[in-house]
Amino acid sequence: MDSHIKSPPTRRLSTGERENAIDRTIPLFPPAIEIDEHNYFDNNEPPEYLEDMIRGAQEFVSFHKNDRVVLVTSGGTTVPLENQTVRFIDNFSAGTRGATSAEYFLENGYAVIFLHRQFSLLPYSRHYSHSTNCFLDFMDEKDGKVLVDPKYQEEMLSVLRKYQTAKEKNLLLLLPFTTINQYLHTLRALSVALQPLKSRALFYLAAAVSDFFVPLHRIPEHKIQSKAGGNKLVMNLDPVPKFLNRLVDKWAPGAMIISFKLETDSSILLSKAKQALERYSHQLVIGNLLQTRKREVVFVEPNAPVLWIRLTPKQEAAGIDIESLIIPAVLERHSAWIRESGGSV
Ligand SMILES: CC(C)(COP(=O)(O)O)[C@@H](O)C(=O)NCCC(=O)N[C@@H](CSSC[C@H](N)C(=O)O)C(=O)O
Repeated sequence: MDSHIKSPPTRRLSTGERENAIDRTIPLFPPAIEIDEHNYFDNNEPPEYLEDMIRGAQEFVSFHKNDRVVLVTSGGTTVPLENQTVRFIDNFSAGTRGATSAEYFLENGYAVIFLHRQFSLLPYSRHYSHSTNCFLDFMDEKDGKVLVDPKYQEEMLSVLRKYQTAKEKNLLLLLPFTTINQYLHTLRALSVALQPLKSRALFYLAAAVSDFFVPLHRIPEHKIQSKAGGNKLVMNLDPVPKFLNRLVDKWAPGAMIISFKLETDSSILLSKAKQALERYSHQLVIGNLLQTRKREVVFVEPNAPVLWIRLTPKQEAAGIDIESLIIPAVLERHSAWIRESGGSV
C-alpha cells in the first residue's frame, strides 16, 4: 500500500478515546418518583398493540396461576431520532443472556414470559441462528429430500424436543419490543398482570435499556435532512426516568426482582452494582462487564458478600453456558424469597 495512504484505524466498534467519553462524574439521575411516571406515560403514548399483548399475558398468567413465572427481558432498546424512524440509537445486546437464561428457567419448571428485542436471539432457535451456526450448514440433500446431517442429529433432536415441550405445555410466551417506549409501557403493564402470582413472580431484567431518549413532543416527524456541505446533527436527549424503583415499590409488589448492571470499566462495576441495589432496594443485581460477560458475572445482594460466578477455562473450552451456573443460584434465592414471603415453595 502507498505509504501516504493510511489504512483506516483498526478499531473495535466498542472502544473509543477516553477524552471523547461523556462525563461520568455528572450527578446520577434520581430514581423515578410518581410524578415522573405520570409525566412519562402520559406524554409518550403506549404502543397500539399493547392491550392485545397484555390480554395474552393475562391468559398466560392465569394458566400458570399455581406455577413460578419469570419475566425475562432481553436485547437492546432503541431510541428513534425521527417519528418515521430512519435513524435510531441502539443499546448493545445480542440477546444471548436472556435467551440462554430462559432455556434454563424452562428446564427448571418455570413458565417464561420472554420480553425481547424483535429479531434478537430467542430460546432454542438461538442454537441455529441465521449467522452463527447457520441451520443450513446442518442440512444435506438426498433423493431430492432435505435431511439433517447425521453428525448433528443428536444435538438438534435435544433442542427440538425441548422447544416442542415448551410449546405443547404453553410454558413460553414470546413478546417483542423495539423502542424504549414500547419496552417501558410493556414492562409496566406486564408487572401489573403478574401481580396475582405475588412472590412466585420473578423479574430477570437482562435487557440493555436506554438511559436517554427523545421525548415525543420533541421528535421530528420525518427523516432528518443532511444539507450539502454538511451540517452538524445536535441531539438534545432527556434522561429515561429510572423506573426500577417504581417496579419494586408499585408495579410488582411482592415479586422478586433481579436487574443486571452492565459496565465496561472493571474498576466501577462493583460500586455501580451496589449503588443500584441501594437505590432500588430490590433483591439482586447481577453485574457483568461487556468484555467478559460470557464467562463471569458477580452477584451483589443485600446482607451478603459479593459472589463471583465464573466459568473455569475447561468449562469455557467445552462451551458450557455461564447461565447454567447463574440460573441455579437464582433459583435458590427465589425459593428463599418465596419461603420468606410465606408462599409455598
Ligand atoms: C446486555 C447483557 C450484557 C447481555 O448481553 P447479550 O448476551 O449480548 O444480550 C446483559 O447481561 C446485561 O448486562 N443487561 C443489562 C444491561 C443494562 O442496560 N442494565 C442497566 C440497568 S437495568 S435497566 C433499568 C433502567 N436503566 C433503570 O435504571 O431504571 C444498566 O446497566 O444501567
